[in-house]
Formats: sequence, C-alpha cells, structure tokens
Amino acid sequence: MTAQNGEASLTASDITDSSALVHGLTAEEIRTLTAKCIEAKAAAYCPYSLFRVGSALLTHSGSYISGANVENASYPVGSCAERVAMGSAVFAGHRRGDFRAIAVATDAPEPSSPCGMCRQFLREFCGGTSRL
Ligand SMILES: O=c1ccn([C@H]2C[C@H](O)[C@@H](CO)O2)c(=O)[nH]1
Ligand SMILES: [Zn+2]
Repeated sequence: MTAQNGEASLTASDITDSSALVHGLTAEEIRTLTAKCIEAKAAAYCPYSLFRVGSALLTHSGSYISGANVENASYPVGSCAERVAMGSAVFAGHRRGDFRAIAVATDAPEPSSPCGMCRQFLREFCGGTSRL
C-alpha cells in the first residue's frame, strides 16, 4: 500500500472498509499503517535527493515497525525506507512469514513502489503473501 500526503493526498482517515478488503486487512490496520508510514517519513535522512520516504510493516503478531530512507554521499550506499524498516524488524527478531503488509509513503502525488533492491530484500522475509 502506498500513501502520499502531498496534494491530492491520502490520509489515514480516507481509508474505507472496502479499500481495506482489497488488501485483506482491516480498515483500522490500513489506517494505522498509513499513519505510521507518513509519520516515519519525517525521520528521513535525505540531504542528496530531498525525497522523503517512510515505511511501516505490520506483523502477524500485530506489531508495527517503521523505517525511513537514510542516504549517503556515496549514493548506492544509502538505504531505502523499506529496507530500514525490514532491517529493524529482523533485528527485533521477526523472520520470514511474520509479515502481513508493508506500507510506503512519499511526498510525490503518485504512488511510489519499492525499487529492485528493496523487492529482493523484502522477498527474503515476505514470501509471496505479504501485501504492499
Ligand atoms: O520506494 C522507495 C523509493 C525511493 N526511496 C529513497 C531512496 C533515496 O533515498 C530516495 C530517492 O530515490 O528515496 C525509498 O526509500 N523507497
Ligand atoms: Zn528501495
């Protein structure tokens, strides 16, 4: 699930029961994921791109784990928000099969989807059933 909070933005309160059904989550879970990934964006370290990204994971046990992008002067060394969130989750003890959903927020007007490196990184822990 991708959320933006620039213009034409999605906020947690826009989530309806039917949009939640599409993702196989409850409306409350999507609202919380939306709020958490937007909040996480504020912690981004992105002096090079100036593109803030926040991410939030929901585990089957009901935990929410957030991350934001952390850049580096050597650009490829930086990490996307999704990998920061997943790295924190793994550090907290979560493993493959623990994840129900991952949400991503940016300031862009259109939804943004994870890059190839994040897809590979997430695949290690999400299998094929986690919702984006
Ligand atoms: O899904 C995405 C796409 C981009 N970025 C970051 C990487 C870089 O710091 C900045 C610009 O690409 O946004 C993420 O964190 N997640
Ligand atoms: Zn990425």
